[in-house]
Amino acid sequence: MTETSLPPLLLVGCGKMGGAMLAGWLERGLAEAVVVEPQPAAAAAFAGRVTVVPSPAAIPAGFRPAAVVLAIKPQEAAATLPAFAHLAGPDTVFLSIMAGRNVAGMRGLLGGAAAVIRAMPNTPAAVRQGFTVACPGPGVTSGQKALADTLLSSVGEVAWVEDETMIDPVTAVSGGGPAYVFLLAEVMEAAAIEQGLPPDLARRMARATVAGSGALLAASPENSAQLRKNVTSPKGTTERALAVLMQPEAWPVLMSKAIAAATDRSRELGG
Ligand SMILES: NC(=O)C1=CN([C@@H]2O[C@H](COP(=O)(O)OP(=O)(O)OC[C@H]3O[C@@H](n4cnc5c(N)ncnc54)[C@H](OP(=O)(O)O)[C@@H]3O)[C@@H](O)[C@H]2O)C=CC1
Ligand SMILES: O=C(O)[C@@H]1CCC=N1
Repeated sequence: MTETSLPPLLLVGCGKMGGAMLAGWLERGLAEAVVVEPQPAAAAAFAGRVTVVPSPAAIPAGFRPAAVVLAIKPQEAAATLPAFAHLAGPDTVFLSIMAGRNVAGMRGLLGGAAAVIRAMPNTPAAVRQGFTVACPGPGVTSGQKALADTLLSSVGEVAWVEDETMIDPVTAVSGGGPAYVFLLAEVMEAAAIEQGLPPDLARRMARATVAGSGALLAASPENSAQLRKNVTSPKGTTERALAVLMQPEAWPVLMSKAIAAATDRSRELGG
């Protein structure tokens, strides 16, 4: 597919993640999309570029999406999905990004035979630097998988897995991961202020340091541990900081506990 040939899409839920992906798709050249979103403010940024309707009943007659992207909260799936069951068929794939909701449960709500792909993206999709892991459900054709791959890869990297249970830890690591990185920027900024730096400078430094380090990580052939070592001069300042961050019960253990907690929550949201 060329840079301008994304097929017609129906996006259900245009909140933070659905909106981030839509921004990426529009930047990529999405020509036709209908967005079902009951909150006018949520989709306001896309006015004039997509058709926004408040409910499935208002979808323009004759609109035939090649993909229906389910970007509502997991808790809303049971009440929402049955209204889209009539769209199931060989020419339409359902692409869910809902945390926890599994393929079997979604197919049940969509009439039993729908082609459903469960995917877990992340918000850097808005700048086409997302990372998505996706798993095809039963009956998904190679053409439907290729379409989902085109959509997802147009907003970042994509990895496919066959074992759906992997999506729960994926949700914890890459789905929620941007939040952990943004928290890092927040706490670095606060610590800089504590050390007497002006708030404006503290904010700029924290943002630029996190963003620049991410860019270096993306561009460098070295692994993250080596990039860390490259900053850590023997007997220098960073060594002192890392001795605090890497002590028992600090970052490595805390991250492990955090990822386990999020993975458990994804499993709880299942069904
Ligand atoms: N945020 C993230 O980084 C990521 C989120 N996800 C998944 O994406 C999904 C959406 O999350 P997020 O964008 O954060 O949540 P949001 O609450 O920001 O977005 C969901 C949107 O859907 C709207 N909505 C509610 N009911 C319906 C309906 N029946 N039809 C259409 N739209 C409806 C909501 O309106 P209202 O506010 O009125 O309920 C809201 O605007 C979740 O399932 C989440 O697990 C996946 C990966 C990352
Ligand atoms: O917090 C959540 O449940 C969603 C899934 C991953 C990121 N946000």
